[in-house]
Amino acid sequence: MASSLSGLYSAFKLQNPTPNKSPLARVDSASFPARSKLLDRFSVQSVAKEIPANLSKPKNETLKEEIRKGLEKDPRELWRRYVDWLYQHRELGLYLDVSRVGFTDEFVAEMEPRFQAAFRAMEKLEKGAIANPDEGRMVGHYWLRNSGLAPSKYLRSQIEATFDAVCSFAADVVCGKIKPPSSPEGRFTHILSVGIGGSALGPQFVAEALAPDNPPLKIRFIDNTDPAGIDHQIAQLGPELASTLVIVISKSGGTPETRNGLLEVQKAFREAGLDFAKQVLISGSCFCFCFVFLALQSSEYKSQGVAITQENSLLDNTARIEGWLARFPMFDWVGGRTSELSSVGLLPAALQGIDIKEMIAGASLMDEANRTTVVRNNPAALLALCWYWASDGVGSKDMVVLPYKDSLLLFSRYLQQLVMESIGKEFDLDGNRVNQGLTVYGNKGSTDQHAYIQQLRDGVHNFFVTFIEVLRDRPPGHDWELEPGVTCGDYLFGMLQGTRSALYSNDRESITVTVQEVTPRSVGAMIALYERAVGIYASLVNINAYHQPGVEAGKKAAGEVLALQKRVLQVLNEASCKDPVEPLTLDEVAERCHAPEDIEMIYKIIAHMAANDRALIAEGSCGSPRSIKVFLGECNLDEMYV
Ligand SMILES: O=P(O)(O)OC[C@H]1O[C@](O)(CO)[C@@H](O)[C@@H]1O
Repeated sequence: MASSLSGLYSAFKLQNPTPNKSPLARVDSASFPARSKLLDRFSVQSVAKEIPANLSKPKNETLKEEIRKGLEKDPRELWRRYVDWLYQHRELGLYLDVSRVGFTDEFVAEMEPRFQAAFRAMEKLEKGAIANPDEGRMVGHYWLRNSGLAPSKYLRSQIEATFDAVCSFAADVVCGKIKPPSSPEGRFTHILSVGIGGSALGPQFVAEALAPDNPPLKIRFIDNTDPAGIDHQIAQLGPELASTLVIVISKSGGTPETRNGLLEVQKAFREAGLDFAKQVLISGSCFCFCFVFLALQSSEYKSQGVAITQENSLLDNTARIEGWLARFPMFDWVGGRTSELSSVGLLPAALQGIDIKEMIAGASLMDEANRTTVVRNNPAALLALCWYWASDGVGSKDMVVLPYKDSLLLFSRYLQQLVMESIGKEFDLDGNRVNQGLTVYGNKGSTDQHAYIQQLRDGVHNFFVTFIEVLRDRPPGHDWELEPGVTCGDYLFGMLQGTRSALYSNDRESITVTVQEVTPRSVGAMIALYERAVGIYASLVNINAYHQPGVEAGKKAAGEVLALQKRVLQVLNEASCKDPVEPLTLDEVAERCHAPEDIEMIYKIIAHMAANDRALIAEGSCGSPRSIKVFLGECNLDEMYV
């Protein structure tokens, strides 16, 4: 079945020799309103100065309805549109169907100058331009899969040395040459990956998508500062903590959640009588180029920790001083959310027995395809075109990602960061307030059919869908018919096709990405496809896709809360050391902290500490904050809280 379908796909492409024959091109452009209200609202003039902003998107719902009905009345027209626009990457076995997004040929033509500007920007970026102007950084994740593109010999050698070091370290761990310190006879059986955001989501997605049923090392993640979540992961490891390789991933090396995860894990090691790191200088270690550092030669491995971080970060220095097993670099020019194909994603993948060379090969082939400047032949550009059309270039509709394959469950979560952290920006590159964004959510089909597809079909029309279709249901030789002529996978296929049709018949647009199988190659290609689509889309809407200033605000505020908590504790300590003890009202605490404006936060701090057995006694009712009087159970004369 799969092979005949793939043959059919090839046939489609062969039947498509003439570009620009979309049935929608027949719609009279004079009937389009000059410019959408949404575009007006967000001052898109600034987006690309040389390009006119009066795009001809038919905002007129009646007109859109007419187009749809026209296509419905004549399914052959829809079929022609499907064939005309179908993108195929033969070598990757990847297809992109954009026929159920209603852009017109006129719209495509009007977008053309913007696309050419985006392609030029992408070319400059690949040549090493400072593509992240706010942070003065190059953006080089494309070099990771084609080191020849890197703008200097030094960068090339760093990329290649790191890749080789990842491969040989993983091979040595998997074959048992590198052993856990407390069981020199044994092998590492588990990975505990500590990291958050871009330092977790890629590895999580890839583990779920590609790890074999019995991987050489099984992986677990700590990706939060939730103590109960951390306890759960450690409890699940149980005695196998002794044979667990702890990989701490943080580009900055100073992310609090990750630091906390590490401290919690180190405590668990101590409590289990294990040495996380023996704090020795490892002799016979070697430097490969400037940074990739492995305790290669020692027959007695002293640590179970591996750090992936920027050189000289706090984490790097800790790992170096404590003599961790290995340190791998995260480069300044690779952003967290585009780091899956750096050591961040490759090391955990290789340790799970996933073919990382194939992942890189898939990404590299996809990058190549995305370098063409012909929009209809460029899959990333086609995605960006659809996103722009569907969301008016201002994020007016959400992107629902629905892979019909359990192993791709985490793709939407991975894309959520890639797209939303990149596109969700307050200002454009010219400093205009634009509040850009593109919301991404989704889990998997057909499961979601029994959850929220009802609303997608019939309810508020604020989204477009991306279906991810995988042609191969099961490995060869394992399928069977659960009723005559029908397999379990046929049902999944039917659900996808049925949902796509049902949504379209109610004017809900969708894109379909099809791959033959979920393999390291196709996963690498999908990662590269979306990384590039995000880059192109960001150019279309004139924003910096590579910084995340908004996240800093939350981090700063969290730091301020913890600083306030220390002041509260100091004030309470002083009052509790008096004789007699002086219980304080919240107003008094706030006053003595010189933070009367923070009284609500002080109430929350006290309520949180009281709920966690923190030697703090709060009298009164939490429900009526004014009644509360608070003091510490004991006076700590030596305690310094600030
Ligand atoms: O790898 P780091 O520096 O720990 O950062 C983790 C994540 O935090 C962010 O900086 C902000 O959430 C992400 O961009 C990044 O992936």
